[in-house]
Amino acid sequence: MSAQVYEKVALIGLGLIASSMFWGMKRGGLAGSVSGYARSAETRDIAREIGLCDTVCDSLSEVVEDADLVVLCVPVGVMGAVAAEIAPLLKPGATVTDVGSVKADVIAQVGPELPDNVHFIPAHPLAGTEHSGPRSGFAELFDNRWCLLVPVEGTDPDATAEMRRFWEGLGANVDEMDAEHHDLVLAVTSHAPHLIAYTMVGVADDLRRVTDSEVIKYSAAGFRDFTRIAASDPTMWRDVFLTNKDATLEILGRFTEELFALQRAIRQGDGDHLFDYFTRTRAIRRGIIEAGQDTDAPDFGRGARGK
Ligand SMILES: NC(=O)C1=CN([C@@H]2O[C@H](COP(=O)(O)OP(=O)(O)OC[C@H]3O[C@@H](n4cnc5c(N)ncnc54)[C@H](O)[C@@H]3O)[C@@H](O)[C@H]2O)C=CC1
Ligand SMILES: O=C(O)C(=O)Cc1ccc(O)cc1
Repeated sequence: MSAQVYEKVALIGLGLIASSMFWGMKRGGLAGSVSGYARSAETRDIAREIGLCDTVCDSLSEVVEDADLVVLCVPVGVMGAVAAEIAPLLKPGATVTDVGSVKADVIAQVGPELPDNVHFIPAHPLAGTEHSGPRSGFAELFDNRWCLLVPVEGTDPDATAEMRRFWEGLGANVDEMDAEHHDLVLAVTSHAPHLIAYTMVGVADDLRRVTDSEVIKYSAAGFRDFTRIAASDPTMWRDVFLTNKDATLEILGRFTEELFALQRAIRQGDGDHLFDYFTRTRAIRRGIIEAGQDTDAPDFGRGARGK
């Protein structure tokens, strides 16, 4: 039985996610052919040089021509503008999806631009790295990671089922969620943590008493993790915060309250408060490990799910 899910796939924006999807599609034989478009000539040249996409196109009209699946892999702030450009060029019956880190705002941007005769199935693979650009992708990125589908009301179930098979073919575990809930969950698990990492690295940089070399030389694991996250693409993350504003502010408000409570406990020497808090948070980490949901932990994830 063929693993092919779509005859022709078009990738728009050839960065980390698009390039990982391409290599993953090749690995799994999920597409008959894959065409790709990038805005800058430099990115298109790199794509041609490294064999990223079967055809690298110089225009949006060329890339979406006859495509059965069109994947928007651009920063969330420009999804609507790209959708508006491709709308008149789409093949009737095609599926359009995106991989944006924010869903409600992207749906509000893209949905109204698309014609009624295409399926729009927003998606978000919960997998990435701090690297970006066409050279950063790899076929295994989505293996055993979640991909959340956020189908809007009235979406054709067959088109959603196809999309699910596609992401499963890329190695992901697929779930469905509504957009508002997705944005709140991601504000807690990804967006606020990124902002905290950016802030912590900024604080270290501002501390003139700690020279750059000391920060690098004596970096403990916690701070190293922050610096990795804080090296993520500025355009992408600017757009995430501007488009998931309400949920992120809600979580940051709660974070600030908790931080103040911990700050007070330290000032007052309230060891019980600190101990109880850290005991509670340790239990959460252990719960994640026991549920087999930490795919980075040694001997977990893959084995636990039998993959
Ligand atoms: N990096 C990550 O860890 C993850 C990113 N995402 C989402 O995936 C999407 C793509 O992210 P990455 O691949 O990491 O970014 P990237 O920075 O590696 O690639 C984005 C590409 O889009 C291009 N682009 C920007 N504006 C454009 C426009 N107006 N028209 C055409 N192309 C344009 C850029 O030149 C770049 O080639 C974003 O929406 C992001 O929120 C989702 C999951 C993980
Ligand atoms: O590199 C990391 O730690 C990440 O958190 C990757 C990531 C970034 C953005 C997403 O929307 C999903 C995953």
